[in-house]
Amino acid sequence: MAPDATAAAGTTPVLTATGVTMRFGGLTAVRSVDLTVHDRQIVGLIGPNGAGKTTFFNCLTGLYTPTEGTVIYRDTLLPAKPHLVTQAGIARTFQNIRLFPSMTVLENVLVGRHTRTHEGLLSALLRSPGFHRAERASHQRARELLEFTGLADKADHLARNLPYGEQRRLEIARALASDPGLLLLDEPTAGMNPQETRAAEHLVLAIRDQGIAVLVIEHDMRFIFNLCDHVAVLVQGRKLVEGTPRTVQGDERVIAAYLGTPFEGAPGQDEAAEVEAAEAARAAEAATTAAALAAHAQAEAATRAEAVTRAEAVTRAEADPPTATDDTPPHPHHEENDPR
Ligand SMILES: Nc1ncnc2c1ncn2[C@@H]1O[C@H](COP(=O)(O)OP(=O)(O)OP(=O)(O)O)[C@@H](O)[C@H]1O
Repeated sequence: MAPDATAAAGTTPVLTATGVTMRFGGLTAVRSVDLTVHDRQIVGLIGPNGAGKTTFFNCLTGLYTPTEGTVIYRDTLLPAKPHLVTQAGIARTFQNIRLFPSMTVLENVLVGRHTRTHEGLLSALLRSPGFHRAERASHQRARELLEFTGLADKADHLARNLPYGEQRRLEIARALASDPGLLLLDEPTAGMNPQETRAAEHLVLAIRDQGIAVLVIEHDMRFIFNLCDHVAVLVQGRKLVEGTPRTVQGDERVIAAYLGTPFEGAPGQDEAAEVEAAEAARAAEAATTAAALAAHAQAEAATRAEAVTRAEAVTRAEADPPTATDDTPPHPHHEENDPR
């Protein structure tokens, strides 16, 4: 069943990124990117390797301070401080799984809960009633999330002993523990088998159904086009196209970007055009040669067939000489011997 993501998307912006630019020395990894995510929306961020997708995520979540631009979550201008971004309501997972491998599954989720517990160090040291209440609430929420992500029966397992697909789920459970309004997923299906990928799709839809907006980087186009109601394409740090999956899928520039053909105005386009023209000329030459060879072979075959036909006719004539009929003129020898 193809899930229908558009049915649930809202119209209130939860994330508004404006003019986000990130430079590393001479390299501009992200160039003036604008992106809006609305509530209950699943937005896909796609683009070839090195396009700047993860760098953009890092700018949104405070890991990097953008060289230029602003990031607003609901009405809050976000500072470049990851814990403040999480507190504001944005959670994320990473391209490379970042769990605490020697902690249990439950403990990993509890770690993700810490931004939502307000009991201070003193309360913890004194083991105050408030601390115990908060701890019980955290455990309850963590177990709910394990149930939600299908990991309830693994609560006491060490994270490192989980199969790969479940480790990815655990990362999501831990991110959800901070009660986000927006979840950023960086390649959630990387390394998964098709079955795990389908399960991840359903999990993302279930997250959206909980009222959480999702911004997802993913290379699996089936995942993107099945789930997202909006897709933005980054190429060489710039936003090339955005729109519905259908719009993006049909855009020639997107196809060209993935095939490695430069889009209009891309750096090095002239050189690429020259190479392309030379390749086209070579291909045309090869096609002409192939056509000439085919014509030659055809002519030879025709000659051979004609020779065979002629040889057969000669053989037939020798084996079966023609007999005289009424129409056959009389043989001169017969005339000479005519008794009349
Ligand atoms: N900390 C950094 N210092 C210098 N350059 C960086 C840094 N982080 C990323 N880059 C460069 O920025 C560019 C964009 O990288 P980024 O990882 O954001 O791309 P991506 O679209 O996420 O790629 P992929 O799909 O392969 O994960 C690349 O050229 C990369 O080498």
